[in-house]
Amino acid sequence: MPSLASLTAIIALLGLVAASPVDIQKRKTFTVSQVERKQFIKNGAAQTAKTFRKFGVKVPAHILAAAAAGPNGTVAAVPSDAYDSLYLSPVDVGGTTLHLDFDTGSADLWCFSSLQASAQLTGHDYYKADASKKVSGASWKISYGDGSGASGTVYADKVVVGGVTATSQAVEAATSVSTQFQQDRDTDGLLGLAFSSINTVKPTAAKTFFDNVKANLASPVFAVTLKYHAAGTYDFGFLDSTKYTGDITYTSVKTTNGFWEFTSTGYAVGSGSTTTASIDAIADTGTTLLYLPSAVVKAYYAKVTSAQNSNTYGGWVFPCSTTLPDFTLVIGGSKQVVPGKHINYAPVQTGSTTCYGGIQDNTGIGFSIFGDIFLKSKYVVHEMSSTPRIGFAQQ
Ligand SMILES: O=C(c1ccc(-c2ccco2)nc1O)N(Cc1ccccn1)C1CC1
Repeated sequence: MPSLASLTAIIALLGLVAASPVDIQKRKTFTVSQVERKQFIKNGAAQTAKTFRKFGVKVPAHILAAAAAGPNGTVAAVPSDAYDSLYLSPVDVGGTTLHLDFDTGSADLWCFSSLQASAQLTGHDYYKADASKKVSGASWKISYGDGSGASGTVYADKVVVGGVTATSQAVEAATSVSTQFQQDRDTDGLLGLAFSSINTVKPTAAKTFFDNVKANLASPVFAVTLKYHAAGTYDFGFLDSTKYTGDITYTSVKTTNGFWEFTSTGYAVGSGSTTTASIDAIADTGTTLLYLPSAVVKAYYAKVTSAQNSNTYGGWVFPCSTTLPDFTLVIGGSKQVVPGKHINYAPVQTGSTTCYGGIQDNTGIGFSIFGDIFLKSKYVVHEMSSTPRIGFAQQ
């Protein structure tokens, strides 16, 4: 059976033959433009199921489930500056590509929008709020631990991350953002990946992007691979064994506060022995540093020459030339090592030879936060199954 393309060509040729001789004289040459076939992501499981069926073999349930799933997806996570202060990922929000900070410590997808004063939009890509998509009576307001925040109204629009589509995602369009966000011209908003229970939309909480798409994925998981001074990835729906070494160690997650919250059972400094402790912590891609109990932090910097807890600089600092010891945290019985090199965050001011530590006190926060300083040497699996769990492996 000739393909549509060849039929089209034949009809075109017949059309030429039917033309008057003069036309043919005028049309010495013609071009049949090929249209590239729209690329589509092959679903390997679907191919496998097809092969099983072709040879009359019963398709195993797990292959059927994966075959039924839509495409999984991967998106880049690119450091915003030389110190990995935050990581940005391209997201299609209602037809505009925005660069969002994926944040496992919050549950709102909000972005700079056409509703803001134009002065606030300088240097930003922003969501073009479409009145026909406005969610009547809905608003949002979020405050972050560093004192930053934003607020606005809500739209239901299409959001695409790495080929994974949420057809009617609550897009929280900002009408106002705090100074910190106005000054950061790289970040066009946040995409929350914590639990929807802490979403701030009122009167009815909205679902996160992941909550909206997880049923369509091969598996209700996303995996985070942030890197030291390099681009990493967020994978949705699958695990990628090329991105880690050794085993993934899982531990249970407490969801009552809406975070990916777990307990670390001990720590070690450099090659020292492990101290048993019970450290209540959350995994949080949206927090730059690693915040731990003061006793643990003190034990670490006791092994750093000339380290001091500076009032001037608001935390632990040391000479930038220092060779820092590694730091180990025990999770699920496995030792997760943070390379010493990752614990030098940045000079306290441009050009200074005093550097700010990547490990700081969690005093006043109420729990520990395993932010990017910890995460950027790990492959972290977030499994939102009936009993959510989190898994860690070494990159
Ligand atoms: O920035 C936040 C943060 C994230 C989400 C929310 C929130 C309020 C309402 C819904 O979500 N509130 C936060 O504060 N950190 C990190 C943090 C906290 C305190 C000090 C420094 N860093 C949350 C994840 C722990």
